[in-house]
Amino acid sequence: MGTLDDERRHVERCRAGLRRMLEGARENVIVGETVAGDRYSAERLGRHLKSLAKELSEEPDGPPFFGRLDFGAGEHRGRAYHIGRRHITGEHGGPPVVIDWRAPVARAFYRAGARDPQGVALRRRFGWSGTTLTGFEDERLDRGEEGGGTILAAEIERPRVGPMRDIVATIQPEQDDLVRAELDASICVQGGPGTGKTAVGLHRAAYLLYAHRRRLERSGVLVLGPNPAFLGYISAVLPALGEMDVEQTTLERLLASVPVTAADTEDAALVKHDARMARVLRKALYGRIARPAEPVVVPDGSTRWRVPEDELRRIVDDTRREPLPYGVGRERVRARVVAAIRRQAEARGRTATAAWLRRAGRAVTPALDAVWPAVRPEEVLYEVLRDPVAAAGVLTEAERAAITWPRPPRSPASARWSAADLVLLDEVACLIERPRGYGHVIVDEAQDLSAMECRAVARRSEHGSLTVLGDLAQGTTPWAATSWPEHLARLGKPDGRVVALTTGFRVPAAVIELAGTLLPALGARVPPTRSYRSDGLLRVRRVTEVDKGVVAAAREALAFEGSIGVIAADAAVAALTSALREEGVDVGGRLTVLPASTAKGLEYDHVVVAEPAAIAEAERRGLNRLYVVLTRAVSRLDVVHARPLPPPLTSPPLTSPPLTSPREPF
Ligand SMILES: Nc1ncnc2c1ncn2[C@@H]1O[C@H](COP(=O)(O)OP(=O)(O)OP(=O)(O)O)[C@@H](O)[C@H]1O
Repeated sequence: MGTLDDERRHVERCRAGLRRMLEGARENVIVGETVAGDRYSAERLGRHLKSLAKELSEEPDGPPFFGRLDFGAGEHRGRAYHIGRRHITGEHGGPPVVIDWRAPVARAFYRAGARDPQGVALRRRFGWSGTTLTGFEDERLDRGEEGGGTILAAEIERPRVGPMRDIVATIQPEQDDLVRAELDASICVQGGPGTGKTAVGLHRAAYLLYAHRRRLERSGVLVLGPNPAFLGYISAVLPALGEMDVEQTTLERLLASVPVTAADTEDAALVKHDARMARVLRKALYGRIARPAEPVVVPDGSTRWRVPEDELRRIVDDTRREPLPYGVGRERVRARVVAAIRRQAEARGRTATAAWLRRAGRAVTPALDAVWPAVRPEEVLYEVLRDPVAAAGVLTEAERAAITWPRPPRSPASARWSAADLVLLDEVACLIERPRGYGHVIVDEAQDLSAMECRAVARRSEHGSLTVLGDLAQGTTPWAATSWPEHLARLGKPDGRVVALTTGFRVPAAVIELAGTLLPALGARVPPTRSYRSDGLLRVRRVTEVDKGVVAAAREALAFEGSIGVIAADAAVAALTSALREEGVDVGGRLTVLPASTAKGLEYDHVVVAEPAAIAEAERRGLNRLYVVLTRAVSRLDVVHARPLPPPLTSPPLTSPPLTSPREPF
């Protein structure tokens, strides 16, 4: 089975293996470009080898493995495997010294149990302190032993600092099920705060790239998150798992064809995000196609070729009936007109050379512009927002008024566009030309997407699959989803499987309980979350001046290790930051003051929530926002309020003892 010394010797073998891989990768960087078949492969291979070399050289002493499986039965009987973040080759072509956590054999590490040992006699989890192997814990599954270890609990309960880390060492069975779901399966994960949805999504990306590398390397994997702060928080996870090529962005950035320099009223935004806008825009775009009013005449030396008006009309009508993007339709009309001319020319004994065809194609452009004009998305949306005639019969008078510019800009070029306009511009752009699709798209905080945003995502995953992550209770946009099956249909995957995660790994039980008192008022029916953590501190303090109360709470929080998030209503952030600074509290290091609107998806070891009533009344779904804010804490939550708590948030018996020592358990 191996003693600690044996395992430490194995660590040395792994490090030697990594050094060999690093040398090999460096050499291959040099020869890579000469061995690859084409420029595309050469570039990819070169990039891959360079990033491998960089990664290996950056982390030569990191823990090379976190687990081990000894098989007592089945296909792997008598074998032992160390499991780590990456595969490490053995010496002289011998068996690998570490198996990648995504390999099929590693699955038993996450899935085997005393009731279903899957051939595993022993599962070992290793404890590390920095780069030193400090110990291990065994579960003899063949003897019916399972669980009870402290390494797993310590990992889940460790104080948080800095950006999100991977969870490969401690993925739970129900999470593993989702991580390793088949590529073609679209899945939707409903999970309360801290149930690991984001972690599952990122690990699923890494797994799919491992299991379907060839297919996904060309088609690509896209991760969509709610805001740049969230992206910064998660950005290190996939690179730590050796995956550099996943595009991680927000939907707004993905669709950013023009800068956002305007803001909509809520009424306008509501209409612009409604699915009916798709019909309005389609009508506006295809309304540009005109009924041919004259024949096409193409001069050719002394001859003039003619396509009569009725034939042109037939060509346009036939093409309109085909399910083609607008831009492709235009080119199809051009090609058909040129073909008609060519038939006439050939009937008169002319040979249609390539150059002749090109000239003819250019010559029909004016006629084409008259019946099927080239158009840019901004021109179409400009017309709609200036005077939404295309919305007649689709939107009500009041809705049309809500989206009409009060003072229309002079031209599309001088228009200022809002975030909702970006989505509409994308809708038009994709009607004109199909967008790039991805093999797999992972959408986090998906409950917040509007119908029009769902369409933008659906267009990019039409020929691929989706992982949809979210929590209906955390929906904060006015158009937030209330049913996953409906939302999946909007995302183009009506048959997607909806799965619930119900164990919370972030938020302590007492905090979940407090936040849970809001649930009946949140307009969403979701399965309850059971916290894995019974530790943690919750204090609700009524004070006379919130700023002073927050300063006091922040000072106390700084006595503990870990990150601190002070979360306030957006409008209160600037004043609160000044108040903290004036009192000598160091803002910007370990302690961050953040507006409630950017807290989604983030977590801090200690959270101080300032004046819940102000957060709740700041927006239409303010209670949902408050629910998000209250569930960011990993170890300790302070709620500081001068005004009454917004109902139904009522204090349970919330009189926790005052803090005396930073080390004191709660
Ligand atoms: N199996 C696990 N082992 C260790 N830590 C875990 C595990 N699953 C989740 N976590 C940790 O729990 C925390 C919450 O996870 P994550 O952010 O993925 O949850 P979430 O469901 O996306 O939350 P929210 O809905 O609040 O955004 C993270 O720190 C994550 O690393």
